[in-house]
Amino acid sequence: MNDVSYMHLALQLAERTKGQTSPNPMVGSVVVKNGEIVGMGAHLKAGTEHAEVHAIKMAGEKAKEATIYVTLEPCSHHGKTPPCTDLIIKNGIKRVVIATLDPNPLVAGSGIEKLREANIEVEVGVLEQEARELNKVFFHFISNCTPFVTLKTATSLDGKIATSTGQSKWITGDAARTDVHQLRHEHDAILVGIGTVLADNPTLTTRIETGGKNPIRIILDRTLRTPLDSNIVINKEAETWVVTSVQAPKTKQDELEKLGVKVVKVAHDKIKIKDLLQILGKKGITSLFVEGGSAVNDSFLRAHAINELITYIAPKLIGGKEAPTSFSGIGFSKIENALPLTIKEVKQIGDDIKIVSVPKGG
Ligand SMILES: Nc1c(/N=C/[C@H](O)[C@H](O)[C@H](O)COP(=O)(O)O)[nH]c(=O)[nH]c1=O
Ligand SMILES: Nc1c(N[C@@H]2O[C@H](COP(=O)(O)O)[C@@H](O)[C@H]2O)[nH]c(=O)[nH]c1=O
Ligand SMILES: [Zn+2]
Repeated sequence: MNDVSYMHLALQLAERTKGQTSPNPMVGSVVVKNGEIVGMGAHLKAGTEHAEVHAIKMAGEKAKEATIYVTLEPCSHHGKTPPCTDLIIKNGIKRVVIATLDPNPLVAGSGIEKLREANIEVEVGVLEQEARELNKVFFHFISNCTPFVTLKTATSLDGKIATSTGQSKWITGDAARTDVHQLRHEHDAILVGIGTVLADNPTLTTRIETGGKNPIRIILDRTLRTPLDSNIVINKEAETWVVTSVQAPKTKQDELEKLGVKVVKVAHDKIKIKDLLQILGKKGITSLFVEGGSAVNDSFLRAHAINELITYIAPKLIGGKEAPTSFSGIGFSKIENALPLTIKEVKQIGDDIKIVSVPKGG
């Protein structure tokens, strides 16, 4: 085993905690002494021990003169837990191998400085790309204070999200839909427009056999048309926030709030996506899963607010001029304004295809 293989193990540990650590990053750590793994760990939940703490605790006496691998620069600040750098120094660790620096202004490079001042050998950049990709949400949130936006569409081969009569259950198969629920588990919040609430009456909870976290449900509803008896109001398995505008009738707002719905009012008659993301960032939402419908998708598209696009395509043909596609609304009138994307992954899931793409130039 070498540095890369130990860091790969640390990344795998971090990867398995997806959906658990928000607003903290996922971090994995491995302690190695004379070619033997003597400790390993991952950060499991914000406010609890960091990955290094678990790994060093497991190593015990063997941590002395050992090498520690961490997927993120060890913290050097007193957040909810004491600094990992102090623990590394106290336990006589001889060498620290780090995948990537921590962009958190509280840490950013000071962890490494502290270790080097204590005459500990520090190496940075082993599997750096993989580590940054794993924590793209944390890195985005720390530098923008707005949620990382993943927009998901599910269409037939001819790009339809429903038939011309509004039927949509189901276009994609069980395997793809299970994959979507895993994505819901991984996100702090899920957002749909009032059109989807009126058309599908969705519950927007995470249904996975092995259990999973329910994201906060966010409904864009400019004039407050959310039915009081809709699933997202009645179902209490997750919080529901309805984002509305100055157009919203006060009486309807009172009725929804009485039913436990949080009403978030923007101070305009329209909901600008950029403002919405600032508001959600301030409320601690670090990742947002936009599940449509087509009008909401178009507003995110035109606001250039999509950080990652996940498209599921079913081998079905629906046809019909009236059948809605995944992006409606205004769109771009000139082809040169079309949003260029880089395709990062194409894979088959059950009978369907899943395409992950990101806007060119980030
Ligand atoms: N119609 C399809 C989808 N439709 C997604 C809709 O936007 C809405 O989120 C669903 O109705 C979700 O409802 P609930 O939360 O499960 O109660 N999404 C998919 O991935 N495949 C499809 O075939
Ligand atoms: N999860 C994690 C780190 N997370 C870093 O520490 C910050 C959270 O600190 P706290 O509030 O004390 O948990 C977080 O924003 C990020 O900068 N650092 C590490 O050394 N190892 C870990 O496993
Ligand atoms: Zn730490």
